[in-house]
Order: sequence, then C-alpha cells, then structure tokens
Amino acid sequence: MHVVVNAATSADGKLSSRKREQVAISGESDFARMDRLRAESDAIVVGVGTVLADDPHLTVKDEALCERRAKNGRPEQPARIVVDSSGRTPVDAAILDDAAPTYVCVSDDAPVDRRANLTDHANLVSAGDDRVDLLRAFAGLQEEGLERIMVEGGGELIFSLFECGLVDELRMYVGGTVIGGRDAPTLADGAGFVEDFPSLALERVERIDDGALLCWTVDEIDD
Ligand SMILES: NC(=O)C1=CN([C@@H]2O[C@H](COP(=O)(O)OP(=O)(O)OC[C@H]3O[C@@H](n4cnc5c(N)ncnc54)[C@H](O)[C@@H]3O)[C@@H](O)[C@H]2O)C=CC1
Ligand SMILES: Nc1nc(O)c(N)c(N[C@@H]2O[C@H](COP(=O)(O)O)[C@@H](O)[C@H]2O)n1
Repeated sequence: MHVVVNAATSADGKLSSRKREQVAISGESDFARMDRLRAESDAIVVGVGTVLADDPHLTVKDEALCERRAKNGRPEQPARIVVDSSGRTPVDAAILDDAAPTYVCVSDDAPVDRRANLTDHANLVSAGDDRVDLLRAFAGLQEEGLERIMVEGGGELIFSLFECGLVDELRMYVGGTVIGGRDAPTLADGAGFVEDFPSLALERVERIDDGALLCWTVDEIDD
C-alpha cells in the first residue's frame, strides 16, 4: 500500500477558517492537479470531520480521466473512505451516493442503529475499540485491493496517520492567503508530537497559481 496525503493550506498553515467551513485555497490549476491525483488513486480518504464540514463528493471530475481509468480496466471512479469512529456520517451525505463504492471505517463502539443505517449505503470496516485503529483499518482496505491511497484530510486524521507511520508522501499546496485563528484547523492537529517528529525529505517544489506545491517523502522511522 502507498499512502499520499494531499492538502491545501494557507500561507500560515491553515486548512480552513475557525468556522471549519470549506475554503477554496487552491486555484483552478491546483484543483486540476488534485483531480489527476484522485484519478491515479484506488481510494480517496477523509475523516468524518471533513464529511460533516464539507459534505465532499470525492469523485474525479474530469470525464476524460474517468474514461482513461476505464480503458485501463479500472473502475471509472476511485473508492471513497471515511474514518468515522462512531458512525456519524449522515446517510444523505454526498459521499454515500452511488457514484463510487464507499467504505466507512468505524470502531467496535459505533452504535448498532448507526451501523445498520450505514450498511445500506456503504461497506463497513470495523477496527478499534472506541476509535478507529488506522493500522488495522488500512490493512483491511488493502485486502479489498485498495493499494494506492490518497488522503485529503482533515488535520485530525492526517496527524493520526503520521503518528502510526502510515504516510509515504505529503503533497502540500501552500496558497497565497492568510487565514489565521488559533482554533482554525492546521495540516496536522491531534495531540501533536513532542519528540520523534516525523522527518520529511523534500523531493520537488512547483509554482502553481498564486502558491507553491511542496512534495515530500516521509523518512522511515528507525525502531
Ligand atoms: N484545505 C484542504 O485541503 C482540506 C481542508 N479540510 C478541512 O479540515 C476540516 C476538518 O478537519 P478535522 O476537523 O480535523 O476533521 P477530520 O476530517 O480529520 O476528521 C477527524 C475525525 O475523524 C474521526 N477519527 C476516527 N478515528 C480517528 C483516528 N484514528 N484519528 C483521527 N481521527 C479519527 C474522529 O471522529 C475525528 O474527530 C474542515 O474545516 C475541512 O474543511 C479537509 C480536507 C482537506
Ligand atoms: N486540494 C484542496 N484544495 C482546497 O483548497 C480545498 N478546499 C480542498 N478540499 C478538499 O476537497 C474536498 C471537496 O471535494 P469535492 O469537490 O466535493 O469532490 C473537501 O472535502 C476537501 O477534502 N482540497
């Protein structure tokens, strides 16, 4: 499995404003790059915080890219995955429509009625007691044939993925805007690291729209 985190931040490192509503940080060219990355992926992952804030569709928008996938014997759309410990994904969420298969990763504590409702719209993957165990959940997804994984956010999920060593690459678009706010989400939130900070190797920098794309690989952690 190969996991790429792709996200857009303001120049001050925010994913969104303190209102946690979707903010278009990327311009047209970066959204097109993001669409191409989606098209190269087997699955697109977000946390339930992003589903509740943005109601994303997580589909490839460019029909030519979908057709190319089909020509190469792949499904027209990548699968969609929500990391959602207690099954809070609304059943009318855009991510649960029939445009592509969706997996909802829940914990064993997710209430039975929410699981039952979600089962009508998605494949459920259960891993972890009261919080999704990402190592187990991703192993389960790999068994489903999902190898090339693109994670879009948000900050809580991205931090956890770094924490358990699941990230292979970080592609971070830094847009020409300042959002500010101590409560606004950043690229990696969660509890934060105080030691053993993940170390990144810068592979490429590209000017796009009014910002810069930074492509990093994640160094192996020495045991
Ligand atoms: N600019 C960008 O590229 C993007 C921005 N966003 C923004 O990010 C914000 C949402 O981010 P967050 O609130 O951080 O939510 P999130 O999308 O990271 O979801 C976090 C939630 O996932 C669930 N979860 C289950 N197991 C977990 C685990 N092991 N580790 C971490 N979370 C786990 C928990 O309920 C947790 O509250 C929104 O404002 C959205 O607009 C989201 C994606 C991309
Ligand atoms: N790459 C990127 N740049 C931005 O400026 C963004 N706001 C986001 N947000 C992500 O895109 C999702 C929306 O996807 P759909 O258009 O609904 O398919 C959103 O949920 C974030 O994950 N990304």
